[in-house]
Amino acid sequence: MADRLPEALGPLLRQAQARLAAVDDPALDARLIVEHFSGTTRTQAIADPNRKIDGSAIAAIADALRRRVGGEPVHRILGYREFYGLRLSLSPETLEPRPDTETLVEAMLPFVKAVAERQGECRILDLGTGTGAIALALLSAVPAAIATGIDMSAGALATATHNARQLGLAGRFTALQSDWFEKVSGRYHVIAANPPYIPSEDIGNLQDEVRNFDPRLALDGGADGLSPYRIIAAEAARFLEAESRIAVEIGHTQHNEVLEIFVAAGYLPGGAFQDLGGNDRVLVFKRTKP
Ligand SMILES: C[S@@+](CC[C@H](N)C(=O)[O-])C[C@H]1O[C@@H](n2cnc3c(N)ncnc32)[C@H](O)[C@@H]1O
Repeated sequence: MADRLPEALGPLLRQAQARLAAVDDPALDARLIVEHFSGTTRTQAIADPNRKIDGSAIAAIADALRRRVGGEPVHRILGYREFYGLRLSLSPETLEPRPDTETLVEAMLPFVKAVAERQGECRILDLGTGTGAIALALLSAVPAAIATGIDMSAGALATATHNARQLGLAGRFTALQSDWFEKVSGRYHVIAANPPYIPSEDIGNLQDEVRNFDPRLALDGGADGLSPYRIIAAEAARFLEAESRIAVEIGHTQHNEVLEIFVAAGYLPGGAFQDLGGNDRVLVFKRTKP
């Protein structure tokens, strides 16, 4: 490896940033890596730049920088990502939750709160839960909500369960291994899904950081990217309460197709939401009759 990293926090941060010159945001990634592996904070870096970092932390930082330069996403290296203010552990079987998906949480929150207030509880089904991101964000915001997170991947469900425990939400979160609705029972006020929605043949064109590190099961939405929406639209009705909503994240070009799929299956449009980048990101649907 190149030169040794400095022991003092200020110079260490600068050197880490220099090593990451070729990545998208060297300053941010260097800070995340140094803080995580040295157990220091941003305030300490400013107030005490001469603070000495021990050798084992320096070695871990050097290794993390090598991985980052090699193309591994920074949150995969750290092993967690913040989502809706929650720290969620990642594993090779989970998608890294994205800020765009917070749009779905924001979109459903008023409905979840209203149902919880009126009925004393709100039951949520999170289809393809991954890290548990959507379900756990809604549970953390609404104490009277309970959620079932389903996924095909046992590894993803183990991570979601771990996250629920870490966040003190395990008592209200159930993980269920199921191929979409196959093993699901009961009725829900909210069915939420961020399903895989990339057309199979486009997966090869995704950024390396996505293609090489997010699991294919979390990305591949079939030939046209819409297969999971067809399944959800066809099967959701018998799992919905009379007063209920379905909320799905969509790819930014899929608004019309997904709308058509749900309307053809008998749902009414209940709202369309854009992400912070102004892209179509979430569609909400209502049942036509109880
Ligand atoms: C795009 S990821 C979303 C993960 C998480 N909900 C989020 O928003 O970060 C899609 C998830 O659906 C799961 N999945 C894919 N096919 C499935 C199927 N047939 N049945 C259940 N889950 C499936 C994947 O394992 C993955 O966790």
